[in-house]
Formats: sequence, C-alpha cells, structure tokens
Amino acid sequence: MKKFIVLIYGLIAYLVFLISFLYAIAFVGDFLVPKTINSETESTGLSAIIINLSLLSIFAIQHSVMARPAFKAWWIKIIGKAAERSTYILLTSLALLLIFWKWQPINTVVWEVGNSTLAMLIFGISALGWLIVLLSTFMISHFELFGLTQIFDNFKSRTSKSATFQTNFLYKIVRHPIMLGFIIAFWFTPVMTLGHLLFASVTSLYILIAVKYLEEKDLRKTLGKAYEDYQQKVPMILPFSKIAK
Ligand SMILES: C[S@@+](CC[C@H](N)C(=O)[O-])C[C@H]1O[C@@H](n2cnc3c(N)ncnc32)[C@H](O)[C@@H]1O
Repeated sequence: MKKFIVLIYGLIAYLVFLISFLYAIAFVGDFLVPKTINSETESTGLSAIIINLSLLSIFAIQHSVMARPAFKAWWIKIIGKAAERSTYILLTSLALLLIFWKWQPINTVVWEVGNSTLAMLIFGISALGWLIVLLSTFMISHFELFGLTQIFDNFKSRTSKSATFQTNFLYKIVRHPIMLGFIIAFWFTPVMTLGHLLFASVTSLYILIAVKYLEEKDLRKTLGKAYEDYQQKVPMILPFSKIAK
C-alpha cells in the first residue's frame, strides 16, 4: 500500500512539473496564458523589484539547498529514498508556479524588434532554447531526473541505478546544456521589458553561480578525475569557447 501511495505521489509531482514547465514557456514567451512576465502591472518601482527578487530567491534557495548531498542524506531519512527526487521536483515546481502567480511585471520597454521576420526568428531561437532543455534531460536520464525511475523501481521492489555520467550528444558541446537552453530561452525575446530583463539577469546569474560553485563541486567530489578531465575538454556553458573551465 505504501509503495502504491509513493507511486501516485511521484506521478502527481511529475504532473505538477509538466504543468509548471509548460506554463514557464508561455509565461516567459508572453503568450497564451492569463498571467505572463509582461502582464498588466499591479505594483511599480521598488516594491515590484523587491517582490520579484524575493520570489526568485525562494526558488534559488529551495532549488540549491535541497540538491546538496548533505541535505539529501538527512531528508531521505525522513521522506524515504524513493520519494526524495519527486519531493524535490514537486517543491521546485511549486516555487516556479509561485513566481508566475505573484510576479510583478515592470513593462518599461528596453528593446523592441519592429521587423516581424526578425521578431519571429528571435522567438524561434527562444523556442529552440526550450527544446534544448527538454532534449538534454533525456540525454542524462529524463525519468531519473524527475523521480519516475525511483518510484517505479520502488513499486516493483527493485533497486534504482543512478544516472550514468553523460559526455555525449549536447554534453560534448557544453557541460550544462540544460542551463544553456534556459539562458537562450530567457534572453531571446523580441520585446524585452525591464521586468523580463530583471528575470533573465537574475536567473542567468543564479545559474552560473549554482553550476560553478555547487553542482560542479559535487560532481568533482563524486566523479573525481573523470569530471576534472571533462572540465578540461568541454566548456562550461558557452559552446566552442576556448577556456573549458
Ligand atoms: C537539472 S540537472 C542539470 C544538469 C546540467 N547542469 C545541465 O545543465 O545540463 C542536474 C543533475 O544533473 C546531474 N548532472 C550534471 N551533469 C551531468 C552529466 N554530464 N551526466 C550525468 N548527470 C549530470 C547533476 O549531478 C544533477 O543531479
């Protein structure tokens, strides 16, 4: 019975992730959904900036703290190994939905591309960014990354194998294609408002810091020389850049 509950819980977490991921595309792209990054302004000036920075900080803290091995080791004792990743995904998705819900648009235009062909091209590049994000998750192990492997293995009383270290496909070009995809998706917009610029700048800065000082530190600890060699050969986030580290 407990295994069945964990299975349902993990499936719900994955569903919430799918909703938040699809909503993120429409939110950042400013189309289709009722509330986007450039919706009607509710508050202005400093209060909007403070609210938005607070929302992004909640996400950053949740996303970074819960991903650390020490936190995971402690948290697994409480929640159980099978449900750990699903819980992480669920809380990450809820933190994202909170951003979308409470985001304070600041609609001063920073740039606007008038030429419709160029605007479509920029929009297309942003869509490519989202596609890179999604495809890269499958290159690592989509179902393990989102906790599905763990809940199904638990249901079938099998031991889950952790995802293997990937150095092929897009991981041959950069070490963090998922993050590169996000950066492309956030920056390529035909209409850049101050609110969108704040969102793109803060998230990009967070990505760079989290990847360099948290994720890679953990990966070096776990994988040792194999990861150090990978760092020497493949650039972190900027494709074809000479300095890998
Ligand atoms: C959200 S994913 C992001 C992966 C990577 N930073 C990226 O942008 O493509 C985070 C998880 O991927 C794992 N990871 C990072 N690089 C990996 C690789 N080359 N192969 C397999 N797993 C990786 C990390 O250990 C972490 O559990």
